[in-house]
Amino acid sequence: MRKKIIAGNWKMNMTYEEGQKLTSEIVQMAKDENLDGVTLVLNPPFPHLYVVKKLIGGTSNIFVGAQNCSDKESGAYTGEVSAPILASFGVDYVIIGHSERREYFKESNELLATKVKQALAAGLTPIFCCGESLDIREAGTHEPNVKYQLTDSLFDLSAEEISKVVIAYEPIWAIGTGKTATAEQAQEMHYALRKHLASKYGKEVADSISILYGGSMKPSNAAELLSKPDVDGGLIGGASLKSRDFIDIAKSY
Ligand SMILES: O=C(CO)COP(=O)(O)O
Repeated sequence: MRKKIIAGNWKMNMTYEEGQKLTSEIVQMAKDENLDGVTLVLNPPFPHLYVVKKLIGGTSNIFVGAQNCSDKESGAYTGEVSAPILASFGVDYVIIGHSERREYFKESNELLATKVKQALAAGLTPIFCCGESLDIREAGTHEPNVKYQLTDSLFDLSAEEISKVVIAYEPIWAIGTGKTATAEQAQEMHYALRKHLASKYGKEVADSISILYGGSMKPSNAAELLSKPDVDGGLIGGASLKSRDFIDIAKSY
């Protein structure tokens, strides 16, 4: 059975106090509302990681993730944070290749392949993001475009390595726009990506990989998206900054 994952990407939001409050509320609500069947991942900005991890404590279904890591293991790279450093602070997951990093920080498929390898080598679970722009969607070439992102960044991995990767399909036109992909559009793409993974790694491996949807997911549309057979969870931006919304999305499973 594939893991059901609801991950919150806080992006560059939340002060120290706000982050503590949000985390404490999420931990309490998840306990009170019996959310044991869903894996929750909180991905705050770097400085929060240590405290968020402490606040999560021994809660078995809540994990902490970073939003990025370096493609290098260690050394003179001012301002960077490596996967081994994250792992040493108890971080479990790391988002790699978010469209904002691809666009604003010019991260290429090749660089992302290296980051995924760094994350895996340090024992972190990469949440590898992929997705197409509005232009590509309108031109109707979204499927080959997104498949290529997987081929280029992930297909050098062994079957054992890819089994440890979580994929997040995030159509760029749906991120922060309030415009969600329909559940059918999401399912169609997730199915295509899983088939693509199967073509390289076989059906059993492809069927074991969680593929999350991201892009304006909120309590009002989560149940429909999450009801689709190939949608194994969500990567939530805006709605992950409100404990009630984040928990309600997880509860729609
Ligand atoms: O980019 C996202 C998560 O990584 C999605 O953001 P929104 O949920 O704010 O659209």
